[in-house]
Amino acid sequence: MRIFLIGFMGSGKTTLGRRLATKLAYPFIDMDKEIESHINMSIAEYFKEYGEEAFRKIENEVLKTSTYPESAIIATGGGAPCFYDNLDWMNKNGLTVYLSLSPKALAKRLVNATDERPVLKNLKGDELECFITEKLKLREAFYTQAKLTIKGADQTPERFSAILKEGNYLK
Ligand SMILES: Nc1ncnc2c1ncn2[C@@H]1O[C@H](COP(=O)(O)OP(=O)(O)O)[C@@H](O)[C@H]1O
Ligand SMILES: O=C(O)C1=C[C@@H](OP(=O)(O)O)[C@@H](O)[C@H](O)C1
Ligand SMILES: [Mg+2]
Repeated sequence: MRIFLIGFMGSGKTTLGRRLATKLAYPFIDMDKEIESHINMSIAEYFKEYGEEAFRKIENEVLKTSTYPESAIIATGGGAPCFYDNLDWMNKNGLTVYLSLSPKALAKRLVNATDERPVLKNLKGDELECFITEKLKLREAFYTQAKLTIKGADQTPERFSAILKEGNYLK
């Protein structure tokens, strides 16, 4: 099964996803890394140079044209399911899992990780949490269309893999 992890920035798609893949002995693919090797620069640099609209086009293209092993954990970027038909495409081509966390928990994780995330550029303190609250409200309309939602706070690869096994998702 191809498992697409979706959710807000900081929800753990990359870190928890990588650990889950190790636990399951599945290959791990991070879409942001795929995009960066495609554009040959960092996402932050790309945003600065060409803007968000151009990034979303590349993101859509790379998502759909990448080759995925039969079984894999795929961490997507936080905005990926919210643009074009990316979410429908992921739902047709694998199992989507939403890693869900509160705005407060996300803000705590992201406070020192805004530099590499152009969407959060220059946001600090209360401003960061307010922004996350508003953005998450908009994005949850997409995230909640995932086949499976699991809590991102205190999540472990062990518990995550047990949920997947119990649900018979690891075919
Ligand atoms: N389970 C967790 N518990 C605590 N902090 C975490 C956890 N997972 C991720 N983090 C921290 O949150 C930040 C963002 O995680 P990351 O995996 O990059 O999220 P995403 O790929 O969803 O944006 C990192 O600093 C990471 O160390
Ligand atoms: O939420 C977003 O719009 C984005 C999230 C990032 O990925 P992470 O969710 O892994 O931080 C990355 O794709 C880009 O900076 C845009
Ligand atoms: Mg990530």
